[in-house]
Amino acid sequence: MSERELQSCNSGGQFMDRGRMNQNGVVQPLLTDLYQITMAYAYWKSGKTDDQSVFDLFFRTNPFHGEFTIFAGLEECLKFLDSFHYSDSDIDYLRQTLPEGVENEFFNYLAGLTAKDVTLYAIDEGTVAFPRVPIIKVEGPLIIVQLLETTLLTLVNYASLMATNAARYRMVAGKHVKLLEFGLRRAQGPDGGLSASKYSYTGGFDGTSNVLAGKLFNIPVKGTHAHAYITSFSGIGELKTRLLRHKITGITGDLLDHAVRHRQALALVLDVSQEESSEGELAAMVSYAIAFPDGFMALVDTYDVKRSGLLNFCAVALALNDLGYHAVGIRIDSGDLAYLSCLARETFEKVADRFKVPWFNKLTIVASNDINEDTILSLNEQGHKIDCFGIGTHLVTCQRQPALGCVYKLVEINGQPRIKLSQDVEKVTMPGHKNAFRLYSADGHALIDLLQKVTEPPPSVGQKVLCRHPFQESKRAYVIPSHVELLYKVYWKDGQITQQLPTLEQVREKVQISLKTLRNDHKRTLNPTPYKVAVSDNLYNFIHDLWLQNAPIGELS
Ligand SMILES: Nc1ncnc2c1ncn2[C@@H]1O[C@H](COP(=O)(O)OP(=O)(O)OP(=O)(O)O)[C@@H](O)[C@H]1O
Ligand SMILES: O=P(O)(O)OC[C@H]1O[C@H](OP(=O)(O)OP(=O)(O)O)[C@H](O)[C@@H]1O
Ligand SMILES: O=C(O)c1cccnc1
Ligand SMILES: [Mg+2]
Repeated sequence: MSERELQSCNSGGQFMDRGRMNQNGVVQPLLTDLYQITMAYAYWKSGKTDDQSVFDLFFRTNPFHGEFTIFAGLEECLKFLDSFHYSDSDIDYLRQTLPEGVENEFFNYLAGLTAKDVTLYAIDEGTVAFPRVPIIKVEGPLIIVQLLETTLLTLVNYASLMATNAARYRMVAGKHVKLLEFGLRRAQGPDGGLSASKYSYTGGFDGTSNVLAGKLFNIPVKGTHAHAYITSFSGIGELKTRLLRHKITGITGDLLDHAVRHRQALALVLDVSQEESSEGELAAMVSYAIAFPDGFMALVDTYDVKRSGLLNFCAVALALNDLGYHAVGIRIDSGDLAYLSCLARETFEKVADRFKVPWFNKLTIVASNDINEDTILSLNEQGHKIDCFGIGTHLVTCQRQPALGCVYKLVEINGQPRIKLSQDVEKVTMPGHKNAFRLYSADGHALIDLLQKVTEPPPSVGQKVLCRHPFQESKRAYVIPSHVELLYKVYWKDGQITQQLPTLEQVREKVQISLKTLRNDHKRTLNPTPYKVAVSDNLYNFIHDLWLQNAPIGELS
C-alpha cells in the first residue's frame, strides 16, 4: 500500500510515521487510554517492567442475542505489534502530557520499546468463538503486554461485532441472495465506515459501495444511483444526447425514440397510463442508459413504482435491447418491498413473454431502505422476489447491539495465577495460562470448547473427557470426541509474524466453513441453544481453590 493510500485513511496523514506503512495510520501506540501509559510508568518505577505476564482477550456474552461470535481483526493486531514503536513526536507529546515528576529515563525507555519480547497466540481469524474462551492470549514483559490492551481491544471488538452481524445477515438471507454494504454515510465516522466495509465482507457480504474500501482491501465495489439522479431531470427536453451506437453493428440509434415507442405498447400490456408516469424519470433513465448501456440499473421508486418507475424502466430496457444491450435491473428503496418486488418480477415475466425478450426474466431486483435481520426474515415469510439487498444503517452501526464486550485480563504473572473476583460470577476471570480445545462429534459438529491448564495433556480422540461448567459444580458431562482441535496458534513471537496470514478472501471462506461446524440450533435467530464452554476437572479445582484463597472471609458481629 502506498503512503498516499494510507494518508487517505486518516485525517490528513499527520499521525503517520514511515514505519507504519502497512496499516491504517490511526492505529499506533498512542491510540490507547492514558491509564495504560501511567500504569506503565508505575510498573517501571516499581521494578515490574519485565515480570512475565499472560493476558487473555475474551468476551463474556455473544452479541445480537445470538450464541456465536465470529472472531475478526487478528491481522490488524499483528500489524500493530509489528510496527509498535513510539516516534519522536509521540515521546515529545508524552513528556508534555504526563505529570511533571515522571523521570526522563522512562521516556528514553519508551522510545526504545517494541513488541519483540511478546508472544501472541490466537484462534484463526474468521473462526466462530464463544464466551470466556480467550480469542487472543498475549504473553511477555508486563509493561509492554499491558500497553497493548486498549489498541488490541479496539482492533478486535468492532471487527468481530461487524463480522458477526454480517454473518447473521448472510444466514437469514440465504446463500443465493446478494448482499451489498451501503453504510458509509451512516457509519461511526470514516474509520468506522472503512472497518464496516472490510468486516462485512469478511462476514459474508458480496461487496460494498465504499470505493476506498474497495481499493484498500480489494473488495468488489458495487452500486446503483440515487434519487437525485432521477429528480435532476424534469422532462425529455433536457436530454442533451439521445443517441447510442448499436452494440454489434455500431449504427447509431435514438434511444429516446425507441423508449417512447415501447412505452406506448407497454402501457397497454401493463395496464397503466402513460400520462400518469413521469417524463423526467424517463429522461433520467434514458440518459443513464446512454452512460452505462451494458450496466443499466435504475431506481424505480422516485415517483411511483407501478405507475411510473417500472413502466419507464421496461421502456428503456426494451430500447436498449433494440440496440443490442441487456439491462441489469432495478432498485426499490421504499414501500412494501415484498409486494413491490413480486410486482416487478411479474412485470418482467409479462414483458419477457409479450416482447419476446427472455432475458427479462433474469433482471436483478435490488431492495434497500432500513433493512435489518428482522426485515429479511419477515420478507422471507411473506415471499419476495428480491435478488440483492443493499444494507446500510443497521448493518454498520450494529444497531441491535452497538458493542462487543471483549476484555483483556491478567491471568498469570511470573508463573503465578491471577484471578479477578466479582459479585457477578460471570465476571470472575479464569486464572492461569490455558489452552482451549474444540471437541467434535463423529458427524463433524462442534460439541464443546474445553479450557485446560497449559500443563495438562490434551484430550484424545475416542477417550472420555470430563467437561465441567466453570462455576456450577453440578453441571458436568463426559464427552468422547471424534476429533480434537487445539484452537490456538502462535501468531507472533521474537518480533515476527509466525504464520502465513490468510487473505481477506480466505478469512471470508473460513467464516462459512467454521459456521458449518455449528449445529443449526446454535445458529437460529430465535432462542438459540447456548454452545457449551467447559473447563477440565483440573482447571475447575484450580479456579475454585484460588477463588477461596482470594475471597476475603467476612466477619459477623
Ligand atoms: N413487506 C415488508 N415487510 C416488512 N418490512 C418491510 C416490508 N417492506 C418494507 N419494509 C420495511 O419497512 C420500513 C418502511 O420504512 P418507511 O415507512 O420509513 O419507508 P417508506 O415510507 O417505505 O419509504 P420512504 O420514507 O423512504 O419513502 C423499512 O424499514 C423497510 O425495510
Ligand atoms: O437504508 P439503509 O440501510 O441505511 O441503506 C442505505 C440508504 O442510503 C440511501 O439513501 P438515504 O437513506 O441516504 O436516503 P433515503 O432514505 O431518502 O433514500 C439508499 O437509498 C438507502 O436507502
Ligand atoms: O449504490 C447504491 O445504490 C447506494 C449506495 C449507498 C447508499 N445507498 C445506495
Ligand atoms: Mg434511507
